[in-house]
Amino acid sequence: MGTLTQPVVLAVAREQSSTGNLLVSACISPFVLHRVFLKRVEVEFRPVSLGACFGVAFVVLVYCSGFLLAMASSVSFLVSLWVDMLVYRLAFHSQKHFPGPVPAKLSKFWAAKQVLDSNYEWYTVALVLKAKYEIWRLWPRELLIFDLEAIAPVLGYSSKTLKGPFYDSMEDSVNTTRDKEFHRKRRKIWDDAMKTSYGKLMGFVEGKSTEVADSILKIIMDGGYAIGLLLHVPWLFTIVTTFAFAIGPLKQWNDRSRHEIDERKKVQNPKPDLMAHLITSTPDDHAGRELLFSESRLIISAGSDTTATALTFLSVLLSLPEQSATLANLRTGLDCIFSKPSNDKGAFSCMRPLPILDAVINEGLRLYPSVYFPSQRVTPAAGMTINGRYIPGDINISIPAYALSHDPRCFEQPDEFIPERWTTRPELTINKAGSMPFMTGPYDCAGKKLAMMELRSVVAKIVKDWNWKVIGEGGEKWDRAAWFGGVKDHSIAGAPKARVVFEKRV
Ligand code: HEM
Repeated sequence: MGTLTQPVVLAVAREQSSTGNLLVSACISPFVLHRVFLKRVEVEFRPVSLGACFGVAFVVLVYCSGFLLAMASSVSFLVSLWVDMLVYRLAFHSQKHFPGPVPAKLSKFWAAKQVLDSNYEWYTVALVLKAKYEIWRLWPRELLIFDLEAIAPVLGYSSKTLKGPFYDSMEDSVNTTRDKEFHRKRRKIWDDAMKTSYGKLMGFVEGKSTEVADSILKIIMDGGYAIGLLLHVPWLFTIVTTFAFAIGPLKQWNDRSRHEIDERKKVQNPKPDLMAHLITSTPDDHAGRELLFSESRLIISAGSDTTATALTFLSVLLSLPEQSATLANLRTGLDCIFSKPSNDKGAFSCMRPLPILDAVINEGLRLYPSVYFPSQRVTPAAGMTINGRYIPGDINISIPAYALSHDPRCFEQPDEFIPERWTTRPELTINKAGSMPFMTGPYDCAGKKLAMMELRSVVAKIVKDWNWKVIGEGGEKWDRAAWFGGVKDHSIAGAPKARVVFEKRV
C-alpha cells in the first residue's frame, strides 16, 4: 500500500510546490517588473502592447497549468503590481512633497472624475486649485504649474523640455511629434507653407456643405467631449484612438483624407498653397504619406473649431449692452478705413494688424482662449529648476493657459472684457505673458497669422455691415448667465450654442 501511494504523494507534493512557486513568483515578479521596467517607461502610450503581452502570458499559463491556476496567478500578479505601484506613488515618489489630493497622487482617474463632476468644466477646477498653491501634483508623475516664472523655462524657445506622453496618444504630425529635431524641420516646412495661400474655397461661408464635411464636423464636435475627458487618462485615450481609427468613427475621416490627398497628388502644376507645399516637401514613402494624411486632418481640426469658437465668443461679447461703446468705437474706426479707396495704403486689409480691431480680438482670446488644454511637457533627464524649485527628470508638467489669462497678477479686472487694456489703458495689463491663446515658444500655433487674418476679416465685415443680437431658444429672452456659465472644456473651449439674429445696417 505504502509503495503504491508514495509516487502519488510525491506527485501531489511536487504539484503543490510548483503551484506555490508560481503563486509566489506571481506576487514577487510585479515588484521587480515595476521597479526595474514599468517605472522607467511611459506606459501611457503602450497600453495595447502591454495588454497584448499580458493576454499572451495568460494563454500560455492556461495551456501549461490549467485555467484555475492561471487565473489565480494572474489575479495575484495584478493585485501585487497595483499594491506596489500605489505604495510607491504615495510614499516613495520623487514628487511626493508637492501638494495634491491623495487620490490624485494615486491615479489619473481622480482628474477624470473632476471633469465629470464639474460637467466638463475642468478649467473651473484649475481655478480653484490655483487659488491655493502654485504647483500641484495631480497625478503620480504630473505637476500642474501656475507659476508665471515657469512659462519661459517650460514653454519658451530655449526650454530643455520635450512634449509629454499625451501627444503619443494621437497620430504623428507636426503638432504631436515628440522628436524635437523632427519637429524643428517639419515646423520650418509648415512656416514656409503658411506664407503661401491656403487652398480652395469650400463655400461654407455661404452656407454650403457636403455630407462628408458635416460628418467630419460632427466627429470634431463629439470628439471634443471624449478628448476633454480622456486627455487626463492618456493610456485610455491611446486605446480609444487606436480602435477609433481602425474601426470607429474616425475611420471615415481617415479614409476620406487619404482619398483627398491621393487625388490632390495627381493634380499637375497645383496651385502653390499650404497643401501643395506640404506634399512637395514630404518624402513619397510610407512614413511620409502617413504624415501627410494625419496633417491634412490636423489642418481641419486645429484650424476650424479654434477659429469658429473665437468668433462665437467675440460675436456674443460684442453684442452685450455694456459693450455698446466698444462696438461703436470699432465701427467708427472700420467705417473710416472701409470708406477709403482700396488702393489707399490705409484701406482695410486683414493681413495687417489694426490696433482697435486686434485689441478686441486679443481681449476675446484672452477671456476665452479657444484652446483650454494645457500643453504637456516632460522635464529633461537631468531635471530643471523653476523659480528656485528643483523638479527631477521625466516629470510631466503643464501650465493651464486659461487660469493664467484670468490671473489678477497679470490683468486688472481679469474677468472683464476690456479691449482698451491692449491700447489706451495699458495700466490694466500687468504682465501680458499671462495671455497666450496661441501658446508660446517653438510649439506655438503654426496657423496664428492665418487665424488672425480670418478673425480680422470676419469680425470687421460683421461689425461694418450688420447689427445683431443673441436670442434664446424659440424666440425667448437669452439666458446670459446660463450661456457664460455653460462654457465647457473640451480641450477646445466649448462655447454653448448661440442663436444670433442679424439685421443689415443701413
Ligand atoms: C483662433 C484660432 C486658433 C487658436 C486660438 C490656436 C491655438 C493653438 C494652440 C494653443 C496651439 C498649441 C497646441 C499645443 O500645445 O499642442 C496650436 C497649435 C497649432 N495650430 Fe493653432 N490655433 C488657431 C488656429 C489655427 C489655424 C487656423 C491653423 C491652420 C491650420 C492652426 C494650426 C496649428 C498647428 C499646425 C499647430 C501645431 C504647431 C506645432 O506644434 O508646431 N491653428 N494652435
